[in-house]
Amino acid sequence: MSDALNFLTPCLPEVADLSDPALSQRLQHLLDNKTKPVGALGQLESLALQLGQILGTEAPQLRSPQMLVCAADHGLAARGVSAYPSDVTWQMVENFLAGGAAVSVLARQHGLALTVVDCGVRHDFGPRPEPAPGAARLLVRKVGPGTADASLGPAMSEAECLQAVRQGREVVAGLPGNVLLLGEMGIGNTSAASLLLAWCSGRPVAECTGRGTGLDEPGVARKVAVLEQVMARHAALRDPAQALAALGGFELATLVGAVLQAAAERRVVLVDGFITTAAVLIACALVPTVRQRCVFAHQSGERGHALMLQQLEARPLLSLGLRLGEGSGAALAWPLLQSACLVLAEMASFASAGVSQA
Ligand SMILES: O=C(O)c1ccc[n+]([C@@H]2O[C@H](COP(=O)([O-])O)[C@@H](O)[C@H]2O)c1
Ligand SMILES: Cc1cc2nc[nH]c2cc1C
Repeated sequence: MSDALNFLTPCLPEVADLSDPALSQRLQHLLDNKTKPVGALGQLESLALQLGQILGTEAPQLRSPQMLVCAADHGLAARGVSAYPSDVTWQMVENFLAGGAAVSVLARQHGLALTVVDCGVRHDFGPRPEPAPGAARLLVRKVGPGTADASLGPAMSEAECLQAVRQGREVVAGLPGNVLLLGEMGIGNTSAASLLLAWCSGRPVAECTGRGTGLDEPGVARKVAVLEQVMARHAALRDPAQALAALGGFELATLVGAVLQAAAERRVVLVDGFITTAAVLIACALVPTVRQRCVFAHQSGERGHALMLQQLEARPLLSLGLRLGEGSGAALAWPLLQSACLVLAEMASFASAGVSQA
């Protein structure tokens, strides 16, 4: 855990250091003896090594993968920082539940259980019937009806932030399996993610800010001006907990809790795009050993994601120019994790197949 105390400290789990040089060596030896030139499976080999280290075995098996899509609204959206209106947040949640969104299709394709969490959408979803088997389910863990406008004060109070982080931990504690895939939905949340990146990296807001859902160049310039105001308003943030409360969102804080819990339970965390990576950035600032459990699915087309990945020393698996969020990139990268495990489990060695080594 990070040494400095902050208001989230009482809610932070112990996350053990996974370093096990002997296991790493055995995994590397196994990979080097598979019937291929040394290193020829490229990044799939480092992925296999990481999955083995996370799950603490030479034969990692991925069980019951869970896609968690956290949704919320943002007060900052009223400042015109998005190309779309806030109502799209709840409308897309309905689309997730009806099975028609990109993440719905990809989760179905790959047999990923889909849980959508209302962390603070400005809409009442009302009582829901039990979902059909295989359909997405909605969990209502609403902290409030969207955050406050961060250009006027903190996006959320410390109490609200703590509640969201706690709820993220509880939601994951109630999920089966050993892999958590991260997704999100929230009009305005690229602004929150850009602010968190600017705070964590110390870089100018302009370098951390992109088009989000599709602003044009003048739109991005207006967004940057608003976000610069926000940073000026919150110049005295001392730690990552304060930064999350002042600049973040309810879905971001819930995701931070989800990542912390998954890491504490030694689950594999498959990170999606710009917003879920911002949640991981904060989770790692709070508890650095979380980083060891994170696999980065892709590099988003959103400006700033490359910087975020650089900050985390992460090499993403895919680069498809995706800029959707929802967990779509994580769902697309999922079969690579399955392949990495199968390579370890099922590929013949030079000895077992009778193939000559160099
Ligand atoms: O994950 C990404 O890389 C990503 C990049 C751009 C946009 N998004 C999605 O777009 C929404 C936020 O965009 P915006 O312009 O409203 O801030 C939110 O619902 C995200 O899921 C997501
Ligand atoms: C339509 C739409 C779908 C989305 N999915 C994630 N963010 C989104 C933003 C919009 C605007």
